[in-house]
Amino acid sequence: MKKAVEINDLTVFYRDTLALDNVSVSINSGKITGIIGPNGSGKSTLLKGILGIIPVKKGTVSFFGSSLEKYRSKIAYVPQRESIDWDFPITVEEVVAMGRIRPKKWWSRTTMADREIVKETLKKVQLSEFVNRQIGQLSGGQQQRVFLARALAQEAELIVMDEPFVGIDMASQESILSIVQKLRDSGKTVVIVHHDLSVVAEYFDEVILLNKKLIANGPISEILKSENIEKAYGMTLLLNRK
Ligand SMILES: Nc1ncnc2c1ncn2[C@@H]1O[C@H](COP(=O)(O)OP(=O)(O)OP(=O)(O)O)[C@@H](O)[C@H]1O
Repeated sequence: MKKAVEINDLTVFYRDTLALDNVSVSINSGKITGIIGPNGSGKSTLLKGILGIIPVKKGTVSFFGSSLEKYRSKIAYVPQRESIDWDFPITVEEVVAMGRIRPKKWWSRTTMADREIVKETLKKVQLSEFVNRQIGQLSGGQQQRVFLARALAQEAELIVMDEPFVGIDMASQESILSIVQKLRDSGKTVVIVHHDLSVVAEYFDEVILLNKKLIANGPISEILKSENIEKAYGMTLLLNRK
């Protein structure tokens, strides 16, 4: 199977804290892959490390056999909602239009075709009526859909989402999951950090189970077994019981 991302020996420290310990794993293309593990197990760090958002101590990452620099324009990253400044004076339409900016053609204006794509994309995520709304004036689910729309407008091949379902309503969760499945069915690769194992089991194809180290990875049916879950979550579950 074609590899979308190949990660070798990735090690990340925050000062003296080891957050990821020699993680080597690959992500298959055309699948929805979940990254799961207990709190503080390095899930967000894995995403930020592979996307060059934080420095890594050691390791290499390639995207469809290319470097991050060469592949960057085909990657869309939807960060955790809490890391976005929702007071920033920018509208829904402007955020989505950012997906049409080509890094090497920053001097060019958006074309009629770009504007049409933005309009179509907003329709797909059911936000057409909010085009001129400042992004802070939306519900959590709508905010998440704005950033998913930006990824769609970008026509990204690899979509990476960090906890997209935190603090959003069920209807938005369903709508995002359905868009994500359509993306997968059209051949795109989707990677999602998520903590609800029942959603992962129902909607995702493959999983990476982390606890600073790689615990297991592969198809959902093989990996979501009690011994793996215990290995990753065991201590946490015991501690939580106290
Ligand atoms: N900016 C930072 N500075 C220092 N330590 C950090 C920083 N970000 C994360 N850490 C630490 O690194 C470890 C991994 O954090 P990370 O956020 O990647 O875990 P996570 O699995 O995404 O957790 P959660 O489910 O709680 O979001 C944790 O011990 C965390 O406290």
